[in-house]
Formats: sequence, structure tokens, C-alpha cells
Amino acid sequence: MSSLEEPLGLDKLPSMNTIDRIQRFSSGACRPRVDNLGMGNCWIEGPSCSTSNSCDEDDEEYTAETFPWRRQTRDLSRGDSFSQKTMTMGKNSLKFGAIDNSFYPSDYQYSPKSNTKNVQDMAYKFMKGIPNFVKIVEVGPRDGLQNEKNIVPTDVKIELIHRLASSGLSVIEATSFVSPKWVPQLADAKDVMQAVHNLGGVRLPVLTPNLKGFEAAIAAGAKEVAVFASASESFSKSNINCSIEESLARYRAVTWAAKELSIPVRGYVSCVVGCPVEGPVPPSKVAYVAKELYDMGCFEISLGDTIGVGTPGTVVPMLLAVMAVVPAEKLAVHFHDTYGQSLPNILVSIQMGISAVDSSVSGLGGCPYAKGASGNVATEDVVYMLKGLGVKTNVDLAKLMSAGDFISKHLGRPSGSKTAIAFSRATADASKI
Ligand SMILES: CC(C)(COP(=O)([O-])OP(=O)([O-])OC[C@H]1O[C@@H](n2cnc3c(N)ncnc32)[C@H](O)[C@@H]1OP(=O)([O-])[O-])[C@@H](O)C(=O)NCCC(=O)NCCSC(=O)C[C@@](C)(O)CC(=O)[O-]
Repeated sequence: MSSLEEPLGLDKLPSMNTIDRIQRFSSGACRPRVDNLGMGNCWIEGPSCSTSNSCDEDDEEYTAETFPWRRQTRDLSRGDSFSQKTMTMGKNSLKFGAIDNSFYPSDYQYSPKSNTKNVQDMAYKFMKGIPNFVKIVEVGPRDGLQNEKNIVPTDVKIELIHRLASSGLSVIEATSFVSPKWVPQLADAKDVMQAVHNLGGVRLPVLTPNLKGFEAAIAAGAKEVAVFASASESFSKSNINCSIEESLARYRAVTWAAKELSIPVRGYVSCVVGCPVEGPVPPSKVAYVAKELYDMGCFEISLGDTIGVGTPGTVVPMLLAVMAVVPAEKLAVHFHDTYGQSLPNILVSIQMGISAVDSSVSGLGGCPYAKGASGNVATEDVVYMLKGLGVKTNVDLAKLMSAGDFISKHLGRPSGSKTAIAFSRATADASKI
């Protein structure tokens, strides 16, 4: 039975006593104010921390109590004045805030002078765990295009990768060296890789399910690869035609070969909260597979909610279980947006100290072996939310949206990014004035 019918709730997973922590965050703690506020801009802005996430922690009272999982975080001292800045978006000079004032009625007016200590404390708790910098791993050209009904021409894929790179994305998953019988959409992996492998300033990992794929990837110029295991036995069989243990044995061979060539290997765990066949997946199984991948040498483990059924209620217990065995700084999160839960899931993940997020331009994607699962969270939406939180990504949103526009036009459908749609509407409205 498909688990897509019903979101997985905490009632279906072991209680880990974390929900009350999340519920302590009040929505009012990060309320926008009217004056000159951008749509996604948060008025909270910490003192200047470096992007290396090396802030000093100066207030331990909340640290131990509220964020036992917290890692490198911003330095928000309680007396901070929370201010807001307007952000411009590249040459197009689209400005956050261009259509902002009309969004917020006057009763949203927020005066720092009337701020109570209580409210400041809530804001502090909310922001305390959030890192200064989040690395975005763009998976559109691989996870996005692997599920397209019509095969996207090689030159379009290459152009997309170029456009994504020019937006400032530092990691773009380019393609997969998998069986073309299983995933014909990426049968041109060799041609794509040969065309982009020398692109400067960007890492271009590719998926490799076994040694055959690894060798082909290296021959085509790949300098980084990713292996992908599942926390669900059934999904492992349908996705890569072997058991979890068999897949781990294959990946040990891949990581061993990669080590010989000094090739970094990223590890994926899929179905981290739910499986299309088995339903809820216990956090302990996810932790087991994540640790195996970490121990065999994967430099980062990406936790994939492959069918997009997770909510913060299931994601937090899963992350706690994984963080007990793999350090938070070695983890990334990878959410599909089937139930529109990706952004809240990303928010709780970064509050827990994770600073690497996978996403897909225009929300492209889905897994050919997970029917009903929708695309990944849209990169534009993630960048927009992070900008609003004052978190750096080094991604130029205007250029990113232009890349999204390029691929959406090619696919003949509107972008799956709400941010891109909102900005294109705003631009269209402005041009009528
Ligand atoms: C794993 C295999 C290859 C096993 O495939 P198999 O059929 O079990 O393997 P086999 O070893 O018996 O080989 C069968 C044929 O495939 C060939 N072959 C074998 N390996 C390769 C290779 N690397 N590249 C090209 N060809 C290959 C092999 O040479 C042979 O060719 P034949 O003799 O029949 O002509 C297959 O099941 C496969 O390619 N699966 C890939 C499935 C896939 O890409 N799924 C989507 C990934 S998305 C995902 O996993 C989730 C993730 C990462 O996005 C995270 C998330 O969203 O949560």
C-alpha cells in the first residue's frame, strides 16, 4: 500500500519527546514589519558572523536546554537589535520588497521599542540554531531530469548546468552513470559529463550505483561521485535491484576505488521517513544505513525523503537518530515536496545544525521508482527562504530563476517554484504600470 495517502505522524513513529521543543517556537517570534520589508525578508539579523560558521556561543542558557543538537550557529546575543535589509537581485535589479507593503496589514506593525524580553527570547530561541551559511546542492539536472517523460536533449542539459553554475551554485549534481535500461532519461551521462567536467568553480558529482558506473564516470571526467542506498528494503530492491546489505557491499567497493583516486564520495539514504511500499520507516534503520555509508568514507550523507511524506513531526526524530551516529556537519537533507512540507522540514533541519540542503531548480524531479512522489523542493524557494532568514547561500536568485525559466520553457510547463511564479507575476504587473 502506498504511504502517500496519509502523512506520517508522530503517532506512527517512536515518540522522541521532541515535539514540545518545536512547539515552543512561536510564529509571532519572526513577524515581519511594514516599513520597507521584503516579502521574504526577516527582520532578524545577527551581528556579523563569518560564513565559516565559527561564531562564539555566548549564551549557554538556551543552548543546552532548547538545542541539544545545535552545532555551528549564529551569534544572536539577546540584546540584538533586529533589523532588516533590502536585497537586490543581480542585474535585473528586482528588489525584495518591491511589492511588499501591500502584503502586510497595519496590525502587523512591529515596534522594537515595545518589544518585551519574552518576545526577544523567543526570537533568540528561534534563530539560535540556524547557521550563517547553507550549502545548496542543486540536483535538478540529475534528480529532476531523471523522471521526465520526454527525454531532454543533451545540449539542453548542458546549457542548464552552465546557467545553474553562473547563478553561483557551487555543487550541481550533473547526471547518473546508471543502467540506461533502467533510467533512459540519463543515458547520455557520458556526453553530459564530458561537456561540463571542466566548468570552473563548481563541483559536479554524479550518481554511481556500482563499480561499472564509477569507472564510466571517471572516464568521462567526473571528479566527485555519489552512491545511493535506501533505508527501506523494498525500495532498495525496486530502485537498484538488490538488498540494502548488497548495496552497501557494492558501495564499499566504490568508496575503496574512489579513495585510491582521491575522489570524494557522497552517500545518499533514501526513504528516510517513508517508503512507497513499506510505509513508515523507523529512524533506527535510517541511522544504521547513514552510519554504514559514513564509516565506509562518504564525506557527506544526504538524507532523502524520497516520496515527500515527512513533516517536522517525523523529520526531527529521524534526524535525532542519525545525529546520534553521524555528526550534523556531515549531513545534508533532501526533501521532495509531495505534501508541501519541504520548507518547514528544511527549517527544522537547519535549526538542528544541518547546513547542506539539496534542492532542484523549478522543483523538477521525482523518482522513477516512487510512483506519486513529486519533485524536489525548488531551489528558488529554498534560496528565498534562506535569504529571508539572513542565511548566506552565495546564489544569485535572479540568475537562478532565469535558469529555472529556461528549463521550464523547454519542458513546456510553468515553474514548480512558488518564488519564481510570484516574481514573474510581480514583474508582469509592474510592466503594466
Ligand atoms: C543498479 C543497477 C545498475 C543494477 O541493475 P541490474 O539490472 O540489477 O544489474 P546487472 O548488474 O545485472 O546488469 C544488468 C545490465 O545493466 C548494465 N549495468 C550495470 N551497471 C551499470 C551502470 N552503472 N551503468 C550502465 N550499465 C550498467 C550491465 O552491464 C547489464 O547490461 P547488459 O549485459 O544487460 O547489456 C540498476 O538497477 C540501475 O541502474 N538502477 C538505477 C536506478 C536509479 O537511478 N534510480 C533513481 C535514483 S534516485 C534515488 O535513488 C533517490 C535519491 C538518490 O534521489 C534520493 C531521494 O530522492 O531520496
